Amino acid sequence: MPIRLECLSHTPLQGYFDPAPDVLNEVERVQAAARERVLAYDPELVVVFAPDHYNGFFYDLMPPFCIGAAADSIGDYKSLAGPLPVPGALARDMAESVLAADIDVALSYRMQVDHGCAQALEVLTGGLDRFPVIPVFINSVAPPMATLRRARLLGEAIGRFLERTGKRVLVIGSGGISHEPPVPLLAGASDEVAQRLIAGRNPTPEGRAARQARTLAAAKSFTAGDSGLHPLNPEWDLAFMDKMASELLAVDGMTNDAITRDGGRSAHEIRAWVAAFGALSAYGPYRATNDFYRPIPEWIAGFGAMHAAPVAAA
Ligand SMILES: O=C(O)CCc1cccc(O)c1O
Ligand SMILES: [Fe+2]
Repeated sequence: MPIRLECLSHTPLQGYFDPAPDVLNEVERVQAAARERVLAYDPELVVVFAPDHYNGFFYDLMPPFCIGAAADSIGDYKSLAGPLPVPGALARDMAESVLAADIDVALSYRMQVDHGCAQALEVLTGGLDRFPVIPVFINSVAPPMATLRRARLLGEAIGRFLERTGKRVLVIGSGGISHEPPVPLLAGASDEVAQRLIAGRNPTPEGRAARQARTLAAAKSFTAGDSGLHPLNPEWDLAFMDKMASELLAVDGMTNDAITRDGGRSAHEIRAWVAAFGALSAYGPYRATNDFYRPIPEWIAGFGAMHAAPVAAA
């Protein structure tokens, strides 16, 4: 019943607006090393905790958490489109087991995932369909959100289920750390933007291109230092990574308001890491390694990567 963990930031701007070659090369080395670890481990099941950016989940029905029993990647930015090989019966059993542990989770047989999920799978496995995968959506951009503690408890409940499967499992957390790309808020939005956030599924190619162009323009002005976006916060990011390595329960004291204040509105994506570490923690004590951290304004990302395994396996 082995388990391994990989957590990493994502950014759809990789390949559109890259940092200096030495930084890009270092990130690519870190990503390649993570992929080599994963391929050598050869998981029988991947569970990927990931946010969504108003591509698969909207305010017509916004759950705090959702397990995918069948899922497609929509292919925004440069991420791959196509079906994920989801073991549906196992995903359904996972949902049942989580609910039995008093954690309310939604279940979808038609989940759409975006770069938040797809990029992690591509980086860590080389594609969308290399291994059986269960995607777990964690709302990280659409307030109100569940607490960070709840993400940890969701992860723990999933970890207890995974241990009982006896499978060789990889858990992935995709997102964070501090960052605030131009993702709109429903509160105060114009009617047009509000409609997009409530009912914006499957936009026109023009609509999608306009959105991607806005993100790229925002990255350029953020890098030039003349944007109102929340600054990256390396100190907060490194403190968060330390918590993941040695003090997971400390996240229970982090309020949603403090996350927004210190890390920016999309820093809530850290709950994907928290859930992944929660799942790992269900197997007992673990050892985590900080593989990379750097604030990368070109990507609007406090960009981090960690991996971890149970102490007994190390
Ligand atoms: O919603 C969008 O299109 C913006 C996406 C986006 C941009 C920068 C960093 C990220 O982590 C991210 O997800
Ligand atoms: Fe994101």
